[in-house]
Amino acid sequence: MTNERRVLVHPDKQALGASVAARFITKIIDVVDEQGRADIAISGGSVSTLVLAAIGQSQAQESVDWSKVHVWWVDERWVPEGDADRNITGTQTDFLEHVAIPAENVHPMAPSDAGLTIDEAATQYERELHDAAPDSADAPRFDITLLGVGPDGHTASLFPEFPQLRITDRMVVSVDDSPKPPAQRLTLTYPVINASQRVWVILSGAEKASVLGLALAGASVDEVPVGGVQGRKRTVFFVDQVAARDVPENLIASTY
Ligand SMILES: O=C(O)[C@H](O)[C@@H](O)[C@H](O)[C@H](O)COP(=O)(O)O
Repeated sequence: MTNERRVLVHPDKQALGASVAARFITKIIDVVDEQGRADIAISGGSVSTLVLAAIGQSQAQESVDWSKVHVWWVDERWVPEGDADRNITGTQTDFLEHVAIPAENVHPMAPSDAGLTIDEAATQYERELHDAAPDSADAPRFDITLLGVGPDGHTASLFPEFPQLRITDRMVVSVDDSPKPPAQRLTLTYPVINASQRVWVILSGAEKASVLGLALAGASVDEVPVGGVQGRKRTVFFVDQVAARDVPENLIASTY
């Protein structure tokens, strides 16, 4: 099996969410069986409201040994604990309240009211990643990383033409002028994202069709940051039909 990027097309975003949820549950059960542990990294936005919510509501999730699953964040907004703009706030409601993941397995990035500067918070998360890494690695090789994509082609909090795109000697960095509010954020960098075994990119809506087409056609990472993500084993784009408008036919692995 090659690590070619694959695009799986679904009729609409509800079907997209249900399909990713079913695949996620199956894969996580296999990973826990094989490794005794699974590390996942999640994004905010529709990844949480569509996919994680579908997992939380699925009966099949009861077959997962969640005590062996660790949850990390791909990015987080620099706002106080409990703020509606924090990615974990929505994910708590969508997902964490519905699955039996022990609190010690949930690894949020620090909120802005924890007494740290944003850069201290970035360093703290790097330390937590490092402490959880297998022997030779710097960070957990996430078994599945769930990414969203903005209409400008950003993913995580890696934005077009931003300096964070070029950082390779840090695992977590701050963003101070995000074009997508809130302005201040923490984000994983490409080296950590691309150390993931599987990168699953979730996007729906016609407003994302052009950046998806550009990313898959090889546009520069500066122009379309989501084009810079690559799992070690798998890179799959899960999209709905309208977002697939500009996808090269040869990359479409399956339509519903
Ligand atoms: O913190 C964030 O804002 C997200 O992590 C961000 O990268 C998101 O995934 C994209 O903006 C897509 O968001 P939607 O899927 O909601 O369009």
